[in-house]
Amino acid sequence: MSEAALEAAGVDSYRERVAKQQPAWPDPQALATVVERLNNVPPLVFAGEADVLREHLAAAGRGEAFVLQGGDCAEIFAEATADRIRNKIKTILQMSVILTYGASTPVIKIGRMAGQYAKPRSSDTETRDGVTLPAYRGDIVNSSAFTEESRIPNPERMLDAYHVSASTLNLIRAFTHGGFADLRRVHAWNKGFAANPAYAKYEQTAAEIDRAVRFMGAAGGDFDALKTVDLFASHEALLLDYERALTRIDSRTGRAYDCSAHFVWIGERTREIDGAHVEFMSKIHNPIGVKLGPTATGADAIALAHKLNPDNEPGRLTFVVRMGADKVRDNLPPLVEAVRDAGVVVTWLSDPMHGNTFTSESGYKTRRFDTILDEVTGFFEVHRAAGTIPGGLLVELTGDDVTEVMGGTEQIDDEGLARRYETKVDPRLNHQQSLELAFLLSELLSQQ
Ligand SMILES: O=C[C@H](O)[C@H](O)COP(=O)(O)O
Ligand SMILES: C=C(OP(=O)(O)O)C(=O)O
Ligand SMILES: [Mn+2]
Repeated sequence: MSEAALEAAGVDSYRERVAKQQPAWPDPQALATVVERLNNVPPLVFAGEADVLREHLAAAGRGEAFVLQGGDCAEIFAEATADRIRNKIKTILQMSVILTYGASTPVIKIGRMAGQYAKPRSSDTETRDGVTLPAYRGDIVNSSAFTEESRIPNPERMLDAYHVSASTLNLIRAFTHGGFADLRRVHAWNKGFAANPAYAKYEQTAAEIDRAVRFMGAAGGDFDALKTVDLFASHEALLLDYERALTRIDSRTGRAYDCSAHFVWIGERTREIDGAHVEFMSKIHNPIGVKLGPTATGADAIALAHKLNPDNEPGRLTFVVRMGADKVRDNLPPLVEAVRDAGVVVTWLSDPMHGNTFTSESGYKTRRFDTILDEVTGFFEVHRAAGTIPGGLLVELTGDDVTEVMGGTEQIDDEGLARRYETKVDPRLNHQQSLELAFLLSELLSQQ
């Protein structure tokens, strides 16, 4: 019955299109067995929650809310531990309070969490010391260990991804609704951060936030209502075998939703208008994103909007801009203006990470803190000039004290990267760098 309804909803039309960045599964029977199991597992999210997020994203598109989307470039099964998940949630919550103050609007919190397991790669292979193996494509496909065996795509990993996503999401829900996210607690953590003399430059903003919180208390503000928050789950919907298998018909509306996450996005490498990813995403009703890199044109953006959001529904479509700090001020204006002039409704986010990656002299894939800040600043400038709305931010971050991004007050330099470089794909802001970015953006936002 539900398979017939899914077929009627057209969710298999993508199979006729070219799907880039997919693994070559070696054993079709093993794949079919896993897909059959995933077709029958309970959904990870409820379609109604995705609808709530769509409303929030619509508000961000109007400037009535600000989006913070953050988490790992690539989640790792073995790192889905209580400590790491807690640290990541804590970082996102702390940033949110700081940004709420600067934006004077609610902050919509979305984790790159509980499913961010599939990675597009620039190259199909990786060579180390003269040995060439298939590239690591994320824990949902193969293992990052550099052995022939580990790199063979294994569909069983999709079942692991489902189960690890479920347990991560369970902990996210527990933390955000069980008292951990209480505004007064999060505020106390931020006060602790700003009390460190190394971060004295944020003292003024921290003191202003403190005054605002105390004013709320004095004025009889309902802190109990701020004991819980919503933290939505998101990931790149790259691995179509998995995303299709987690797609369900919403019993309320009869519409198809990808129930692997609340929000799913199409990456820069798979956003061809005739490609399988755009086709698949056009058939689901979640709020969705599309990354737009420096080569995207206004016509590309409008064609994507017409295909993915034909009814021009607010909150359905988010464009995530990742141009690079050196290009955003030149390449973004024509896009924003074309979309504005066509009357196309989208929510604009800045991803200041993916256009600013380079390899350091010592060989680490890294980014500079200042360049990241510069791209977001440029993103705000472009929107201000066009009279459009900068709706939020996507960052790659972790709650741990890793050394992957250069700069910040700790002044991580090329030599410092080696100290604790852990990411398997892209470099992440560490806990301190994430809070610093939030303080600096909060100042920028309050000037808007
Ligand atoms: O996260 C984004 C991409 O997967 C990543 O930047 C690609 O990295 P690569 O160039 O190392 O393959
Ligand atoms: C793959 C990613 O980005 P992009 O598609 O923009 O390169 C990502 O967000 O990790
Ligand atoms: Mn990345």
